Amino acid sequence: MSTTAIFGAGVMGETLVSGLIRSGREPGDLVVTGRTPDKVNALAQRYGVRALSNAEAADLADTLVLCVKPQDMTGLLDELRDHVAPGNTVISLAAGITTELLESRLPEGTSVVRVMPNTPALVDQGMAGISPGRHCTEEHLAEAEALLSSCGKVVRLAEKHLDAVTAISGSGPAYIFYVVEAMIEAGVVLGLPRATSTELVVQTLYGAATMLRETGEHPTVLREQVSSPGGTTVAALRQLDDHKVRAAFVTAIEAAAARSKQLASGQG
Ligand SMILES: NC(=O)C1=CN([C@@H]2O[C@H](COP(=O)(O)OP(=O)(O)OC[C@H]3O[C@@H](n4cnc5c(N)ncnc54)[C@H](O)[C@@H]3O)[C@@H](O)[C@H]2O)C=CC1
Ligand SMILES: O=C(O)[C@@H]1CCC=N1
Repeated sequence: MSTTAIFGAGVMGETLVSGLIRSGREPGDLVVTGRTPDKVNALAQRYGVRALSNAEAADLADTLVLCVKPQDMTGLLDELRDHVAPGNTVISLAAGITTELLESRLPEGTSVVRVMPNTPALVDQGMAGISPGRHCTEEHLAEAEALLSSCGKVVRLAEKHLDAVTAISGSGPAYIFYVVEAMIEAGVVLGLPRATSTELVVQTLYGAATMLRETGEHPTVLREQVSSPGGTTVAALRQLDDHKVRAAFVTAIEAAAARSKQLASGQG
């Protein structure tokens, strides 16, 4: 079996390690690296994987998964450059970092795949977009697809769409959690115990998401089913429209995509 190295044992690094293990990958085939020894050793112990230095991990691995912040990427690539062998696949999860930048800092001909995952991968409900680099064959892309499929859905797209994917599904869980926080707070304002308000909101979100997925109906149809003429829902939706919440979402998501583009140009 081939060895996969996860560089950067943070939120996404751990998410990926845990997903791979849940999907049946042997812990012995996985290695992790990090900048903080205590943190990386704790993670290695938790999952029964090995903690190595970046150079050791790169020498051993067939597949290198780069899970550091965009601002740390060039430093990591410089460390890895002399340890990447022909035939290795390099998969980057970093927002904004283009395959062109990755290829320019790795040996000529290296197969690179750019991926934008999200944190629900931690509960096997991830959504990832993947794009091939210049030297990436169908085999390399399928390998990245299999890796991400271990903890959710995967779509293949042209790289020009990855900033939009980052803004929608990469950052998306945070927007949803923000809405959830606001709804829980509203329940408390109305006098509900916080725990009850939380239970009501979380189950409502889960139910609505399940309806969207299982019925395949357009969200407008589902929203109209809830909205009785002259009723409570239209009273609330009118307030959301008056406060330009829909427009705010579009503007916010445009800002996330613009930031993703900026990260590519090294504007930390
Ligand atoms: N957190 C999220 O929701 C998502 C994050 N991403 C991307 O994943 C990447 C990682 O993000 P997080 O896991 O949230 O960050 P994080 O800060 O939790 O983890 C990054 C880890 O990399 C380590 N690190 C930094 N330089 C290193 C080096 N040279 N060698 C080894 N380790 C090094 C840091 O010590 C840290 O533990 C980012 O590029 C981000 O854009 C992508 C999709 C979603
Ligand atoms: O906020 C960020 O930059 C990363 C990328 C997508 C989600 N988190």
